Amino acid sequence: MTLEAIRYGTGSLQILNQLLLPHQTVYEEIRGVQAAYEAIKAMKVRGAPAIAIVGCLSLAVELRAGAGGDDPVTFIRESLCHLTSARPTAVNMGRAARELIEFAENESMEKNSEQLRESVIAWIEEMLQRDVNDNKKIGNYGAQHILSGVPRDSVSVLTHCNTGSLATAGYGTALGVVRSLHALGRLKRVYCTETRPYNQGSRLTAYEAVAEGIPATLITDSMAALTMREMAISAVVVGADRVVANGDTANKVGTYQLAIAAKHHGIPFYVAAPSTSCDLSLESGRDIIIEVRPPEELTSINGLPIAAPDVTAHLNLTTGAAHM
Ligand SMILES: CSC[C@@H](O)[C@@H](O)C(=O)COP(=O)(O)O
Repeated sequence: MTLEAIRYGTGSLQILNQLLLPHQTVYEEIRGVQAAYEAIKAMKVRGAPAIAIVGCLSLAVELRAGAGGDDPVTFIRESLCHLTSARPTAVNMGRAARELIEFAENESMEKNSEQLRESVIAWIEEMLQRDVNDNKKIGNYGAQHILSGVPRDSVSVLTHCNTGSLATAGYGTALGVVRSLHALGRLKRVYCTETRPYNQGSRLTAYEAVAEGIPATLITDSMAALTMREMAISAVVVGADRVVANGDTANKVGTYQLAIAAKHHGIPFYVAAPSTSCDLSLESGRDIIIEVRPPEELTSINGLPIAAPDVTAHLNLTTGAAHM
């Protein structure tokens, strides 16, 4: 069974509300750009590739209904800029926005508004299929590469956050590598960190693993270094929100300490990401905007307080510049 985070048919878009997983499976209708912006901001849909795909598909839904009238390029530009501001670190949305705006501007030189809408919709619809194909290749290359260091044995790997079907159009990036290892019969076990504070590991990665019969063990974030030392981990594989020109990578908070612990234990550390997560316009990770979320997301779970009232809390949701 493959989990579907995004359901799209001509003129209609639904997302699986990931805040309710794993206890409830609820698909929500996304009728346009503002609904997608709100769903992305609230993290009902998350994961850098899925954010970009849902954002762009919400635009396709509105264009299909004739949005933008006689000036679709202005509508497209404004919508994409708004969507890009919802989650600033993950670059896939910003990158898709830049490419799509340029495409629409070029198309507008030769096509009328209706034709332009059609070609922009077709561009967006291709994103879905491209993402699944890219992920399968990442999974395959990643698995082959890890196995090249261990010719016969099964391997155990450690991963962080959720980078699977739920974070992409399907299959996943880092979790795609895990899936491929499992499909080859060479995965002994994947260790998934719970990934505080949103628990994408315990709620989402564990859910995907259980649904597909992938041998998985959930660990707390604080157990990662010990697990590396004790459990014969062959590789740590994570996803990326943004990879810049010098290789610095921003990803879910906690990734930085995993990279340091992996280095300490001599374990290869891999970032599995599509080219849509690369941002060569920035030279160093120090230039990446790091997403800071409201402290309440740290001091409470589902509205239930779990910290001393009035304590000062700070929540970076992505790791800062880390050369990994
Ligand atoms: C294929 S998902 C890549 C990254 O976006 C992923 O590693 C990640 O950290 C997701 O974080 P999230 O905050 O849940 O959007």
